[in-house]
Amino acid sequence: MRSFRIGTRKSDLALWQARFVQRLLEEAHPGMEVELVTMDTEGDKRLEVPLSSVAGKGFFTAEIEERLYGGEIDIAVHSLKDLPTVLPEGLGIGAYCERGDARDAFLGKDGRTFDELPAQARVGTSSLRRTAQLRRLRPDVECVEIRGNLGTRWRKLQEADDMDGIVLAAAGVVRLGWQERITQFFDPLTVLSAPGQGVVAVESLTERADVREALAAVNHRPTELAARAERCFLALLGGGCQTPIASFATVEDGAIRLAGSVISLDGTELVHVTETGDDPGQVGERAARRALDAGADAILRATCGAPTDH
Ligand SMILES: NCc1[nH]cc(CCC(=O)O)c1CC(=O)O
Repeated sequence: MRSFRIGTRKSDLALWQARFVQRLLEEAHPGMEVELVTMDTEGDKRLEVPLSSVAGKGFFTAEIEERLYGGEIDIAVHSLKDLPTVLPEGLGIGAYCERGDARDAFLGKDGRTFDELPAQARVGTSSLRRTAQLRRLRPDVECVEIRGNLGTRWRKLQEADDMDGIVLAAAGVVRLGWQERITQFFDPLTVLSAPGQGVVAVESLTERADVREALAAVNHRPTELAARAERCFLALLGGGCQTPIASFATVEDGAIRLAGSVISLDGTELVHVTETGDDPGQVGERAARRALDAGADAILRATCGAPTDH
């Protein structure tokens, strides 16, 4: 393939990620022309919808996927975290790019760290996973909904006189060049990240063998193994319900070490499991089964309303 069209959202983070893939492809395939095609998604237009109610539903991806089907673009670049665990028919992940920082980060007002927050402090986040885990650390801290892209959230923090900080994915903050705004990194095994956090994924039509072949050159195998194990854990337990589910894997010499959590919304109950192995599907599945055995099904039933069949 001599030329490539990349579909992407228009936010600064999305553009950074699309250019990152553009550069990787150009380096891997000298002479290849790679062009960006920008577009809006439902998630960019409907800022009033709480993010927790649309988790995993392709809110940020559906319009871009339409252009893949239509052949107007060859690949779509996404934050893996925003992709549902089951992709629409005919679409697949052709490359997992080398992971950035998977941790969550605290951006405190006036340079304050999370650990220094006074009693009853207010922290902005729209993630149930972050809310539940932060409540475990500090039951007195109140989490308040905050929406918009990273720039909007930072501005809202500066303007609000009743917000003491926000929690964001470190990878996104670093990609925008704002690392000095981070006042504390959360320990990745205490506040587990979202499955796929920090990973830039490239999506394409599975039938486009030419595209998949070109993408293979930019795939980072350890990232792929970690991300697939994390997402398998989510897929087996999540089922579209709103229970906070977190997972984080590291890979060393092909060995996957996965940590996963299922947490009650109020943060009072937590099931935490670890699992190792070299097959991401098996590691994710064994971890999910172990979580169910340890009581995750009761937590899931409380927030999903129906028992899971796993
Ligand atoms: N849901 C929004 C989103 N999707 C990806 C990132 C950050 C980059 C990444 O995790 O790869 C963010 C922002 C955040 O969670 O703070």
